[in-house]
Amino acid sequence: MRYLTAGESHGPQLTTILEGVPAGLELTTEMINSELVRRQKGYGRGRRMQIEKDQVQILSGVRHGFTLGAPITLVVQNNDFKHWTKIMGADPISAEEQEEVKRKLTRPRPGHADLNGALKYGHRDMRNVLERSSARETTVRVAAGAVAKCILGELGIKVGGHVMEIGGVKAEKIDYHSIEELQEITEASPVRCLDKEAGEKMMRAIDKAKEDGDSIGGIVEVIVEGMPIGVGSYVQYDRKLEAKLAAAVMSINAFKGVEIGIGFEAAEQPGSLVHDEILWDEENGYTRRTNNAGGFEGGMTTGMPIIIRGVMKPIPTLYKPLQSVDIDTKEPFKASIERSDSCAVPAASVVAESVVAWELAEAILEQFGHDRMDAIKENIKRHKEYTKNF
Ligand SMILES: Cc1cc2nc3c(=O)[nH]c(=O)nc-3n(C[C@H](O)[C@H](O)[C@H](O)COP(=O)(O)O)c2cc1C
Ligand SMILES: C=C(O[C@@H]1CC(C(=O)O)=C[C@@H](OP(=O)(O)O)[C@H]1O)C(=O)O
Repeated sequence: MRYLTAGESHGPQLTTILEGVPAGLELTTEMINSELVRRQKGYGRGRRMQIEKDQVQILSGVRHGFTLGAPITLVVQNNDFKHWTKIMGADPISAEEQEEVKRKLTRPRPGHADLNGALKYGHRDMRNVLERSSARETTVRVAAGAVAKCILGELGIKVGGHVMEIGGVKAEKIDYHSIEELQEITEASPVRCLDKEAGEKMMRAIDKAKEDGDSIGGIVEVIVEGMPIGVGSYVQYDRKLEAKLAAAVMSINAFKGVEIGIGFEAAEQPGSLVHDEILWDEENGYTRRTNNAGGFEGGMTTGMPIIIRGVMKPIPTLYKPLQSVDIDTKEPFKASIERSDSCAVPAASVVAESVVAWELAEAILEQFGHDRMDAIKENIKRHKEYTKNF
């Protein structure tokens, strides 16, 4: 399974084409829209989220609520495009019109893709970089992730996520009994945090950053339950599933680090406290006493919950901008100010769930078949029996 995305932040629409989704998967517009709504909700976002009401159109690959096995085209319109038609149009415009729509960006924002992208592609107007480097693109990554979640859901694999930290405010560890419960609690929190008290403090930290013309980042965690044992492989570097997950999370705009299981804490502990002892019982087969490895050994799933965290840096656009240089005059200037979020960590936690879901669904299909959902289900059932009695 693979997908590409296309579309500019203020262009007419975002598009993704999903290739290799099996036939016979129940998929409706509603199932994808519910994920798009989740991505739009988080506290700390700028005015753009009030303009957009992200809704997907399924333009190919699905009939009467079921996938055909053919490429699936998903489109999300940008409502904001109506304000940008002249600036973002594909056809040439006259010199006078260019003067009229002057939104040229020449003062790169530290932390965004502006300067590197301009140098790389030779764009003297850095809007040409901003438009595609913008995290608006994550809309259709969430749409693709929603399809992956449908595949996983039919196979009894559940994906959840939450925010652990924003701007230095850390959530206490709160126990939950199921992914459904986790989702219910985080859905009710504007910052998608399990710890209500910390959630309030996170909101105040976001308010403060906004007041100060600043921005803040944080940490999100994704948990996946129900993965069969032995998905992924140790035999080749590029088949290690945990590496694919890490790359997927790192590919989210502004993500700067990933941890799996206890992650960096493993450096401080002896092996006797880090490694997860192996148990067996008739009902569950092989399980582990602990899950410090976060569901992976040797690039393969252990059957324990997958636990992966990602750190998001603060948003680069600052209303009190940092020092920069105008690339036309080479004079020192403050960086450009674009309309911006102050904190997008809650939204990014939904994106993280989505990209993780995609990688896992892809790995499942690679191992258990691509064509038909019913055959894949059968294969997984047999595999589970096999691993249990091994
Ligand atoms: C959901 C989401 C929303 C974002 N919103 C903004 C924003 O409003 N303003 C901004 O400057 N950066 C925003 N970012 C971060 C930039 O897109 C990102 O920093 C930029 O693409 C440069 O890439 P890098 O940080 O990965 O190096 C957002 C990221 C995410 C995931
Ligand atoms: C549009 C989205 O996020 C955008 C991501 C983004 C950036 O630079 O990454 C900049 C902002 O765009 P705008 O300047 O149009 O407000 C965010 O709103 C979205 O998440 O749907």
